[in-house]
Amino acid sequence: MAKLRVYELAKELGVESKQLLAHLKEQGEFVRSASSTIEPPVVRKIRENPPADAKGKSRAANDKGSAPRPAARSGQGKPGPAAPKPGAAAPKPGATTPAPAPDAPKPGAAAQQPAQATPEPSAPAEPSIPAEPSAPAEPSRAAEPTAEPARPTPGVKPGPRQPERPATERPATERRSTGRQGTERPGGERPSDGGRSGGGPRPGRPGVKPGPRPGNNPFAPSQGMGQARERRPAPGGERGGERGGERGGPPRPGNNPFAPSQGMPRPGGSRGGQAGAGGPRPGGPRPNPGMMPERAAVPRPGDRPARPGGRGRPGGPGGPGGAPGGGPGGPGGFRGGPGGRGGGPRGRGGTAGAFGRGGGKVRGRKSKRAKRAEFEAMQAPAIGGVNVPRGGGKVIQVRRGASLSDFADKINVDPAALVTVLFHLGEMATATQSLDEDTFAVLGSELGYDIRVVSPEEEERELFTAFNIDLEAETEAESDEDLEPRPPVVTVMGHVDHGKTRLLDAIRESEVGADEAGGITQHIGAYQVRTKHDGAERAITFIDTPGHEAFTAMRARGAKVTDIAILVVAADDGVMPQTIEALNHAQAADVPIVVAVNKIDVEGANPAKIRQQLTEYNLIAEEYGGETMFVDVSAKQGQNIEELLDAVLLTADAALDLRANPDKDARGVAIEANLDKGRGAVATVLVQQGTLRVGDAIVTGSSHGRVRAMLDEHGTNVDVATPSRPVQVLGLDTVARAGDTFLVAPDDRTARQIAERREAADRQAALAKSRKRISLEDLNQALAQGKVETLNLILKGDVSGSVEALEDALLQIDVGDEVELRIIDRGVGAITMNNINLAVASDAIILGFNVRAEGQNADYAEKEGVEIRYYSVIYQAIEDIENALKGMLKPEYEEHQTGSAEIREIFRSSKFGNVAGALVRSGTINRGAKARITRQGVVITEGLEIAGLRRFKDDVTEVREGFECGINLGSFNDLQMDDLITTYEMREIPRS
Ligand SMILES: Nc1nc2c(ncn2[C@@H]2O[C@H](COP(=O)(O)OP(=O)(O)OP(=O)(O)O)[C@@H](O)[C@H]2O)c(=O)[nH]1
Repeated sequence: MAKLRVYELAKELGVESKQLLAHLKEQGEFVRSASSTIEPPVVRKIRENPPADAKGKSRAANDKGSAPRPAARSGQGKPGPAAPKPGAAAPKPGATTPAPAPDAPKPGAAAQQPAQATPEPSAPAEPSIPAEPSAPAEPSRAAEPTAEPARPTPGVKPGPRQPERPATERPATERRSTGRQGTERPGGERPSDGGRSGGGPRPGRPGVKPGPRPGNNPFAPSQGMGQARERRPAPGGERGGERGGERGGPPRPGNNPFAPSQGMPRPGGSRGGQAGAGGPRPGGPRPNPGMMPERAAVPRPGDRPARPGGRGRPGGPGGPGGAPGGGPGGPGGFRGGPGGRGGGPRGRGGTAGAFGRGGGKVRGRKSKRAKRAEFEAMQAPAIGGVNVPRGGGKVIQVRRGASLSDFADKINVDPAALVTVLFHLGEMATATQSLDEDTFAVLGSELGYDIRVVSPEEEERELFTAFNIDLEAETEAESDEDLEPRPPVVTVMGHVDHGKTRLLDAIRESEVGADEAGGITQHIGAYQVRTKHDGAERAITFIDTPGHEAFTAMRARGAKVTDIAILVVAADDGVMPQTIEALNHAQAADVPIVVAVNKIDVEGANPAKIRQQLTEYNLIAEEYGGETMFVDVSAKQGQNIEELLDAVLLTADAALDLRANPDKDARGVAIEANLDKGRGAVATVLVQQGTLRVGDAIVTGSSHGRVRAMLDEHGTNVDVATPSRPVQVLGLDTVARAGDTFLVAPDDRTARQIAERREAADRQAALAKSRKRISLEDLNQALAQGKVETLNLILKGDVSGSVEALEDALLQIDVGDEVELRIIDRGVGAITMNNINLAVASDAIILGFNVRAEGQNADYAEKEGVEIRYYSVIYQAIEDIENALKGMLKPEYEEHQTGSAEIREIFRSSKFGNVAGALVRSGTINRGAKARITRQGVVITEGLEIAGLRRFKDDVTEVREGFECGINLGSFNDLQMDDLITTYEMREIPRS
């Protein structure tokens, strides 16, 4: 049985995942996160002894009998505070059904579940009613529901088997209840996504309580009742019956137990099969767990023939009605027994007890579980004509964005075979196409593998573990005595020309004894200064690349370098757009800010105004009762630099615990790297922990080497670098990338191997399709799975008024307790690389209001998997966010850009008005295409049409990239040089 995940059990118990996590901890069960799986015995234990909170709730639920549990927001899995919200999804049936209640659904209760799970008691009778375990011998075809056309299987284009599949339709109530999943679209919607995340009940999923026992059916995909099953809407009974018919005989073509639909829920699991096999067995012994009836009955290639009188089970439950071929033991019957009547007597000849326990069990024999695993692995019949070994629950880890090929490598099979298997599961993918977590889950449960998609961080951890490096354990093992204070690392940010560079220079020059230090400081990417603070000499490290761009780009790559940000604001200019952007970036990274009010020497400078302006952004000066230190400086005159450094140290001491263990191998981040003609690859690294020494074997990103020499910012050779010390390192084999983490490996070989593994992984990742970050589409699911708790948004608009209005409106959305809506940045103008980087670093969605990301920015966003949603009407944005939070996004159309052309010249024509002489920059421009005009990233107008298109004197229908053309936009005449004409078409986005 597929293991339950924490959030699923939490939902079932009506508690929050974190409560359940805490409860599990109390019970001595170690579970890492809400999406971790829980072993069945533990599930049982917890069901018997639920968290205190759940007891009340489940009692309340029991009081109401099987009444629907209200208020659970679709997919949230957390108890809603009040009555059901419109559109709230019904609680997930099955796994989420509360622990046994007197009126818990019986095997055939599939049909009741929709009614039970939705607030509408009048839910229509479910087509899966025939799935009752007591269904007659041939329920499958005869009883096949025909009410509605078959719905395509999750996700993708209908596979060839689909027509064969039982046409099942979820009841309308359910469709409604699953929120966005409820939005029906012909062809291609995954019907069960929402269900998986806590959506409505699934018909034919009776296996919930009395469902198939894991292991009852070796051919059942994965034994798992996992997601594969959940994804596929099949009437449970059909397969059960079919299987029954199949029992005892060799697998019939088209009756392939591995075919997708075999993964469907069967009512009562084995019982469904038995019914199919021959109806009630007069006098036949009741099946019991030891008998494993179904498996035994299906001969497989390579099965050993039944030994008469051997270990056959007495009176196999196959019953007299065993299908043809089930005769006395069935020629290929695995264990002989259950193949009809003959099984009984033969069984007696053996030593097996009534429950299949070998009376004369030989010591050292394999356990039943081991045998089963072996059996599953070896005897698996072909799926779609290919043989793929079963995993027997083996855990396989794949990196995010991995493809079938990657998985195939790990389990040592031909990727093409996996393509076929997936195809038979109703999903189509090429061998190299990257798959999402859900698809892997389906495939895994079908093949009996527990496929875990690991994040880059986890992967990194694992990579290190493979080399016996455990950074977490290392840090945990450190006691307070091991830690020593380290200097803060500071980044200077602010608006253009407010004096960042000048300030960094002034600070550098202010260094105590700078003169003795050896002259001119070189730019190596970072430098350290010492200053007198409270009578002691203290060091501060400055990142020498000012601006939040570098800061966020590093953060986007997972490197946390900066402890404190100095926000430079020119007193003669005031708070400007990039000042706000910078402070947003710092705040999003939870980095404390010290404000340097610069250029106080300039006449008319007004430092008080800066303080006042910044209060709007939650930076309230200490003198006004806030917590932010403001220091008035003049970078030009070197005025108050000492005070600024003091403020940095005071803020660091007050807000941060800056300590590190210097007595271990060094770990840190590469800040800058370049290829030097004479010295080869040079990288400036910032040591964050431990001590870096000349001669250490070092690996940073995918470059490695032995530290040949280290230089500080004065060009002086140093032998050791302690925490927070930036040094230039010579000796790496290739140029590292800024933001790559580095570490000292035990030896050269390890360093090289880590680098090689990373390089291979990078290559793979580059091949993989864009990383999917958070999107409104899957937000609800991500929330339910505990993957996100905050919806981070970045707002960009054409004018500040609309951005403010949008922000206000968004903040008024009632998002409930489960999720926090944070607007981490807002601004006016086109969507920039910085915005995208911030979205990458903070898993944010960007909303563009009358502005767009263009050219390489759009490409970058796509590559990084950042969702940008464009709006021109505020309420649409609000509605989308609201609906996304409720998991009810409507089907939508996505704009697909077909071409863009830059206006190079404007011709005035008495006949056509203004005609644009344009150069096609990308794609093709087609006559009749929809078009918009943007001027420096800001949308001037939309909904135009390419009314006329000419190449020289000829009217043409399309002009390709690189060619010049004349474009007539109908009555629209407000054209300017350098305007961008973008053509697009609207395509429906397939819901994932
Ligand atoms: N009067 C005066 N001028 C200053 C001061 N600080 C910087 N400037 C001048 O302001 C201009 C911009 O300074 P930079 O340090 O280049 O500014 P920046 O923020 O690094 O600019 P970008 O690198 O373009 O983002 C230069 O001409 C500086 O000389 C100051 O304290 N007083």
